[in-house]
Amino acid sequence: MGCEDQQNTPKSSLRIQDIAVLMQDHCRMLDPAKVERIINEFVQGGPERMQLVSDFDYTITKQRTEDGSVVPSSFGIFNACQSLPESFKTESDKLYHKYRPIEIDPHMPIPEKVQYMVEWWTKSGALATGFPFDQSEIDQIASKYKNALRERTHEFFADLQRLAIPTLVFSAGLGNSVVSVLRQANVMHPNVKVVSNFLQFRNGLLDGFQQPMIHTFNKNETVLDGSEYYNLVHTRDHIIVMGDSLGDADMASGVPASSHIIKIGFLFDHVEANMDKYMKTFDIVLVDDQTMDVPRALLALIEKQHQLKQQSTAESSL
Ligand SMILES: C[n+]1cn([C@@H]2O[C@H](COP(=O)(O)OP(=O)(O)O)[C@@H](O)[C@H]2O)c2nc(N)[nH]c(=O)c21
Ligand SMILES: [Mg+2]
Repeated sequence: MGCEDQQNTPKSSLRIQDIAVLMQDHCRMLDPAKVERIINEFVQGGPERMQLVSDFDYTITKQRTEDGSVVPSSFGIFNACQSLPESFKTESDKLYHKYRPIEIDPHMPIPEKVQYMVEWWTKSGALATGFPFDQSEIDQIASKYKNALRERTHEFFADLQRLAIPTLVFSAGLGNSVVSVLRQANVMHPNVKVVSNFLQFRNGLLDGFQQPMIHTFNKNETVLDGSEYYNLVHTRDHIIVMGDSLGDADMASGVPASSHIIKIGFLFDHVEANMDKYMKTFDIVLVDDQTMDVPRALLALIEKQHQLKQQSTAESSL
């Protein structure tokens, strides 16, 4: 950067090259100047204007564990429950093999995919109907994965709670598993809301999923319209979005266009083949980063400025 740029940058603002965590080799940005500008907006706006929206599977959970063990998805935790009828597992596998290729088909237009996804989630709910089931089964399996969360997830959620930042965990998977993992990891603080598909019971038997259905292509803030959570966050126009799938980048669509959003994408699978799309979709792409260090660093900058402001207000009122 030349001295001309330095002159154009107000003295008080942060420069991206001074934010060490963003200068790591595995942290990629297509437009660092944009990231720098938004970080400065975040820091000036303070925690009161912030909200966080995060995907769950492989965003809060790790994409790669130290011992190489596989972390199941939220549906995977449910499917591992012993009391599910054998027919549930075979039928659910059949659905997966039919619909998953459609979900990720690069050629089919989204509106066409939506019909298939509604079909998939509906059929899946119908399969999870008519037999007894106890939440404790999910809790038992989830307890094995409470340590499969990204490094420093506990600290990250503590930061969010301390700063009173509303935190939305958005999952098109199974909410019962998501909440169970988060609760057992002791991060389900009052500022955390999980929007997902939750099991429904009738007369003591499982009865599919509760409404509204959250599928891959409506997993964004438009499904929150008019809800209590929407009322809580709709004035918070500084947003951090985190996800591991390209579709996760749209989770904040539905918020006012004037909002400032930083999208963080965790990339692990087929890094070379995916890099281009991830760079175009997310503002910050983290390659095989199994930590919460980058989002934590953003919060730390916001908190530091907030504390300085509070100090100077306190001093001026003396
Ligand atoms: C209805 N249904 C959807 N899925 C998958 O669950 C995913 C949940 O979507 P997501 O919440 O975006 O989580 P992600 O982090 O795993 O991307 C979808 O992308 C589907 O591929 C499903 N997976 C399984 N195993 N069983 C199901 O019934 C089922
Ligand atoms: Mg995910």
